[in-house]
Amino acid sequence: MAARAIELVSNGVPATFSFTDETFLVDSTLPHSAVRLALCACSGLPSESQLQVPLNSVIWADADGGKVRVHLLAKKHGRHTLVKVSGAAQDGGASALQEWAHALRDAAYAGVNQKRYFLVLVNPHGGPGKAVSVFREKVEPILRAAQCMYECQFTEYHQHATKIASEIPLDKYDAVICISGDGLVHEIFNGFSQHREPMKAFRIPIAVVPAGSGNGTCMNILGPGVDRDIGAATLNAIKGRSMPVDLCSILQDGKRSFSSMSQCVGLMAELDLGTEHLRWMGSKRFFYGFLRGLITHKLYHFSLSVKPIETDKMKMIESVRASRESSPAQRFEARSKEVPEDGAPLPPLRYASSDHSDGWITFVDPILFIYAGKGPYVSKDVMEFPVSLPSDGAIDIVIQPSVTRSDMYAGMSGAERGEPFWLPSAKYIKASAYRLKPLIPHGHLAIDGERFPFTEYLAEVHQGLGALLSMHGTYLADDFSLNPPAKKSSR
Ligand SMILES: Nc1ncnc2c1ncn2[C@@H]1O[C@H](COP(=O)(O)OP(=O)(O)OP(=O)(O)O)[C@@H](O)[C@H]1O
Repeated sequence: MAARAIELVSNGVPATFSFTDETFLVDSTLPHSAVRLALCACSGLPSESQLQVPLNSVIWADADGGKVRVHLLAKKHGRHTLVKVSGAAQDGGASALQEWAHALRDAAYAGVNQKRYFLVLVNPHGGPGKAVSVFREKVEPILRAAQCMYECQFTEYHQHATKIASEIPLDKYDAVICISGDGLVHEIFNGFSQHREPMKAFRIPIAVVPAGSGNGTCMNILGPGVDRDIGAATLNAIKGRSMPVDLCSILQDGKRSFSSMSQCVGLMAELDLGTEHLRWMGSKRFFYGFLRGLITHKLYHFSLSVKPIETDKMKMIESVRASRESSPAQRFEARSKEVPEDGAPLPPLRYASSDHSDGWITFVDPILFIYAGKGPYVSKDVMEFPVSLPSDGAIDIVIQPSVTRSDMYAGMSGAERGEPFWLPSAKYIKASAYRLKPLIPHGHLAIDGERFPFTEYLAEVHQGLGALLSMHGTYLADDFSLNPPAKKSSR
């Protein structure tokens, strides 16, 4: 598209407002203009007299009384920050201004609804306990600037979000925003599963604004470096599209629940659940837990039966390569969800019987940990499942047998880039289901970071059952190299 420009006067000085398919630009040749002041507050801009942002960062534009208003998110100190620019026409032309602002808004919202209606759930107890100020000071002003409507609820107790989601009105909200860690995402999906119309509830997408300790979902959706960017997370809620994601049924002691992220036992469960009293440390508590595990070097005994889909790592790499090479539009199209019928029940469990003779593999050797999940990152510093795709119908499983302390430490190096994937000692399997049975009396089982009873359970994947809002139509794990690092040999 050729640039569509209008000449305005912003705080007494001339400025050109223009946009293309890709960018929005305010250009003022004169110093000391209001535009320049807004610009100077933003780092990384081409020059002091220009404000240039991706078109997608424009969240509102309108014109009234001969004046144009544009609201956008520009990067300030590396974070997306709300900026409001305005300008007046020099000589009339109110209808031209309105037409221009309309066109800008339509271009900035191409393919997505304007003025979304959100249910916002805030966990005042998530992570370092800052979710309320994150909402009031950062998220709310951006939602208002984008003319979005919302209802906000502060969660008052453990599993309050499950109750709220289980009663959510259908066809009212465009999405649920949770200002929390991963725990609330888990609770909302479980609430949807308990809804009188579960399959319709599961169509409501979730957007996460980071305010927990792990925030793995934000890492997967926003990508490293952006995962703590409240502005970017709010922009994703305003502009993201519904991306179907696989969920897992967990069947334990006859009770069915749902997991959207991970299940782990052994060292990786101890470093999460065993450090809950250290929540104030934020994500550093996981590192502390790992060091403790390194020193004690404890092994754990389980029986693990897996229904594999893929065990060849190079084939997994090929799937990731194909996903990276596709465009966001192709990815969203490939993942669009069917509309469920009225009264459609939850998907049935195919593997609930414990007869695992047909194509299942069983492991019983002592292990350091077993980690299964969806989404590459399980926390800011650990990309446990680098080849995980949002709705490939597979759960990724890592089985880490006993290794020496030095190999254990070496194995964790490069964990933020998914390098342990290439370690010869660990097994990596994509599966449609697995059954895990503890062979020891006591231990920790963490499911989506929450504590579960330490007893046998079945996990079974449901392709594309849930939905997260995303700008990209895939998880962001570009830091993972599709070639093994020089020092680690391929398994
Ligand atoms: N008002 C409340 N009082 C006590 N606990 C609450 C309250 N609201 C929510 N919770 C619980 O807080 C727990 C942690 O939630 P959340 O995931 O937001 O933070 P986190 O665990 O610090 O982050 P992460 O899961 O990313 O590590 C959840 O189990 C949730 O049920």
